[in-house]
Amino acid sequence: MEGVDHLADERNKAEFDVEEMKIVWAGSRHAFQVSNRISRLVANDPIFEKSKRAVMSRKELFKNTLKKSAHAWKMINELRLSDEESIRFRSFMDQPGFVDLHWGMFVPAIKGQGTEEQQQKWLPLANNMQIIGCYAQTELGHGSHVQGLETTATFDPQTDQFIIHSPTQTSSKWWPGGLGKVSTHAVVYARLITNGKDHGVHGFIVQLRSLDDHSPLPGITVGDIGMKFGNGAYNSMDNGFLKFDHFRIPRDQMLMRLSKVTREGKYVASDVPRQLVYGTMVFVRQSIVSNASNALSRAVCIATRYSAVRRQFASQNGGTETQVIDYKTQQNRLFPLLASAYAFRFVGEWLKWLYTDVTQRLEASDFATLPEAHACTAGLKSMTTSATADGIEECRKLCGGHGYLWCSGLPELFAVYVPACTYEGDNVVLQLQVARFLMKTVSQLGSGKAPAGTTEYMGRAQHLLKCRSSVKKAEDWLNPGMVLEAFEARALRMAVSCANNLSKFENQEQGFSELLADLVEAAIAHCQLIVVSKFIAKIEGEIKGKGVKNQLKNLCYIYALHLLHKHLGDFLSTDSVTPEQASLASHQLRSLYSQLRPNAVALVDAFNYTDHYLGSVLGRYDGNVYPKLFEEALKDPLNDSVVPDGYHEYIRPLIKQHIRSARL
Ligand SMILES: Cc1cc2nc3c(=O)[nH]c(=O)nc-3n(C[C@H](O)[C@H](O)[C@H](O)COP(=O)(O)OP(=O)(O)OC[C@H]3O[C@@H](n4cnc5c(N)ncnc54)[C@H](O)[C@@H]3O)c2cc1C
Repeated sequence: MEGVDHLADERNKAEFDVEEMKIVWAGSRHAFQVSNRISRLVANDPIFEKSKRAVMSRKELFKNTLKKSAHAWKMINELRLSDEESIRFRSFMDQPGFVDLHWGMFVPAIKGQGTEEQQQKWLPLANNMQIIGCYAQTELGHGSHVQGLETTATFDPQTDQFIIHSPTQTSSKWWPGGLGKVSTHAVVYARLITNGKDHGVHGFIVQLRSLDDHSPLPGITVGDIGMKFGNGAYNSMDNGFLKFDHFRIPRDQMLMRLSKVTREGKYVASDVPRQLVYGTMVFVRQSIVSNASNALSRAVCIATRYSAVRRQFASQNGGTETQVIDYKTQQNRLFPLLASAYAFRFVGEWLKWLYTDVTQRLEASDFATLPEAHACTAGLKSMTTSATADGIEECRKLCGGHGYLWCSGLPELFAVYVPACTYEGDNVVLQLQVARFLMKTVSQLGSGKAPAGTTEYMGRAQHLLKCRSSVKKAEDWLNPGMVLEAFEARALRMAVSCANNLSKFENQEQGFSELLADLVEAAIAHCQLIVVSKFIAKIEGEIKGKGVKNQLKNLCYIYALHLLHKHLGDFLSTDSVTPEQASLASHQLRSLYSQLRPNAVALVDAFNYTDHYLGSVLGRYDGNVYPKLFEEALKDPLNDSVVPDGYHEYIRPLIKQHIRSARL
């Protein structure tokens, strides 16, 4: 039935003020109002319709993306949207495309690594989209190992130019988004060579295509790398390859904020410290963490609403069938993901603060906390994207068979989301960077250098290495101090254990290689502690609205205790909790699930997602799932005719074949 809210009963059960929770989720009343307005603007514009993506050919999908991007740009200008509104607009369009790299990587790279003059020259062109840029770092042969890149930029003092060249096949750039078919320019990373000396990898602004007819400039070979995972999905993006054949650019197109090459070809490191690049990295990674909470909350919203609609098996005393959300197994899989979506939201909010803090410190030439900020953002990018990718797939399974349908929205969400575990740093490689930082911090304990920021707890090593958890009853697991102490003890003890094992090796690098797997586990424990501690800080702050704080407390402890349950081996083997305390945590977790249950649908309503953004028949706001599943099925091109194409060639001859009796 149209117009009926099939989830009304669920919404009536809510024990908190959903409108206030929407504001908490958005970050502020202003942010909520912007999101609310812009999401509806996009949803009501037929150009941004997206249900046909799965059945479009690659070329149609790509052209449709160009059309949407051009329309979005027109709207953004006509409506004079602010930067904040434009970012929201592009995110609600929900279509991966070249603009993501233009705004997300090309512009920040020029801002972070370009000199004042370079910024003045290039940023206005980029900001008006008179040039379109991408970020060309990865090559066919090397991604993670950036220092292994092979593209060269050799200074020619005769002409005052750099000669950009791809000396081998493996030196071809491979993967940059927006490169394949659209970008006119790229920030290209290449080995800088002056007077025969290799100065390592540096960034250069390179024009790739003519601004008149879009053809590649002489000396440049460029194209798309081909279909990627999933139909539709990320294939709207033109990830590309690029080869240079002695291609020349003026000297002033090397990004020269951190180091420069003079007219005479002398390499000069600038007095601006290299840590400056950390600012850009923190910016990019905080937006990835915030995207993680968007993607996970979308999946959780779909799975929660559908779990409340879906019924299987009559209850023991007969009557109506049980809503699958009432099964404890469903709750045990779904509610920690709901809690994780909120947890990642708040840690993302904190990372925004960290970015401002880092920027201010850079301006004041205070670099002391930057390595810690760098390690923590690398770890959080890795941890939140891995958990989100796994979480989306779990949500698909939580929706049973219908979750596998394209129109559930989950397959596409998964296909678009999973590469986040790889781009901007492979998640394992990033955790190893965190581990290196942790090992350094442990080695400096007792040296008088107090650990800062998110490693501050390591300064209490003497206590944390020997303390015993004082949890005695299930309710103690709702005590923030006791929860934090268990997570701190586990993280520190794992890091110290790695450091002890490392010290047994004569050669530290060899030891590091041997212990990689343990080091990654220690890094993950540290990152989980950060997320738990930021969630606890959030619930300890002022939160308005009837019952809102109470719901957030439940979610916070579900997040923490579920992690404790999942990584029980770590907690037990480090003696951070006893088996009895672990069993009390499981008991408390079950009780929290029961308290969350009546609020589940309202907690996902608080994300305030439009049906357009969710793009899911199963996650519809009104819960009217079954008639809409039929409608979607009937729209499939296979149902255009009752008898399919190919019947006369392949089915009829089969059915009508004359089978020799010997075969019967
Ligand atoms: C969808 C998508 C979009 C992208 N967009 C861009 C872009 O716009 N611009 C750009 O320049 N690049 C882009 N990339 C490339 C991306 O940044 C790289 O793929 C990424 O950095 C991983 O590097 P790799 O492919 O070399 O992986 P590899 O490093 O080859 O990883 C292979 C395996 O080896 C492991 N491994 C590697 N090194 C170590 C180590 N030291 N210790 C332990 N294990 C290790 C990894 O964990 C992984 O399991 C994109 C990639 C994808 C998938």
